[in-house]
Amino acid sequence: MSPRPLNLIRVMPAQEEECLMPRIGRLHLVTDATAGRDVPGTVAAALAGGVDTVQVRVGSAVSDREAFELAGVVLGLCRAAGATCLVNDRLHVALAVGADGGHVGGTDLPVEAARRVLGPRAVLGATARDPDAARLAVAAGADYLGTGPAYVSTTKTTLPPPIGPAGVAAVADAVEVPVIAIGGVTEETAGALLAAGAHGVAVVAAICSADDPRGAAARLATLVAG
Ligand SMILES: Cc1ncc(COP(=O)(O)OP(=O)(O)O)c(N)n1
Ligand SMILES: Cc1nc(C(=O)O)sc1CCOP(=O)(O)O
Ligand SMILES: [Mg+2]
Repeated sequence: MSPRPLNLIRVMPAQEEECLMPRIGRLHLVTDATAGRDVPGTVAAALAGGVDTVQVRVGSAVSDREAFELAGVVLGLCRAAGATCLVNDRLHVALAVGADGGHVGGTDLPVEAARRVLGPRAVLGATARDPDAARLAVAAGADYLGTGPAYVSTTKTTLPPPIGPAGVAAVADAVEVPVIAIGGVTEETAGALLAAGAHGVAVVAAICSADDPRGAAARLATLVAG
């Protein structure tokens, strides 16, 4: 067999390779089945409105099988829209469906272990509520940080006190990776968080509980686009 001609082997420049990596978007929808709407329908509306990242988050009572099936549907919607699809907590589900990555917090796998599970190319997000935690999470392999609660959240009520724009600024100033503000983010509050240095925002209620999820997503997308 003749050797493969050298001109068929193309070394991909780092810049080009970077373009192929999933984006860490600026408007993240975190899914929520408790808002009384079907999750795929809400995700489809949110993507049509301009959400660029969807994080599949299910409650602890949801089985892995159900989470897997939901994540597969959401991934299909994200692929069609060119959006990034992440899975919260359940990294085996992220891997099994072929999602772009996952998000872990303080009661999940440590960031370093999560990185080993997901591999070097996946998007890995980590929750960090202060600058020290932020630096540690980035050193351990996080690609982006979720920080908050920015404001009081009606979705997750077991959180520490809100850190506000100043707390978000402290985290954003401490690291080079994108920081996503979460917790009580609305059309009224998003601007202050972006002005504080957040790369983007993550929302549940502002889209999932809106009368018009697509319209709410579109207004938030306009805000994050600056
Ligand atoms: C973008 C983003 N930021 C923070 C979180 C919270 O993650 P965690 O602390 O692990 O809490 P749960 O979401 O698992 O209840 C997040 N999911 N996304
Ligand atoms: C899942 C989650 N984590 C948070 C944190 O601060 O770590 S706040 C939150 C829920 C965000 O929902 P809403 O946009 O409705 O407040
Ligand atoms: Mg978690």
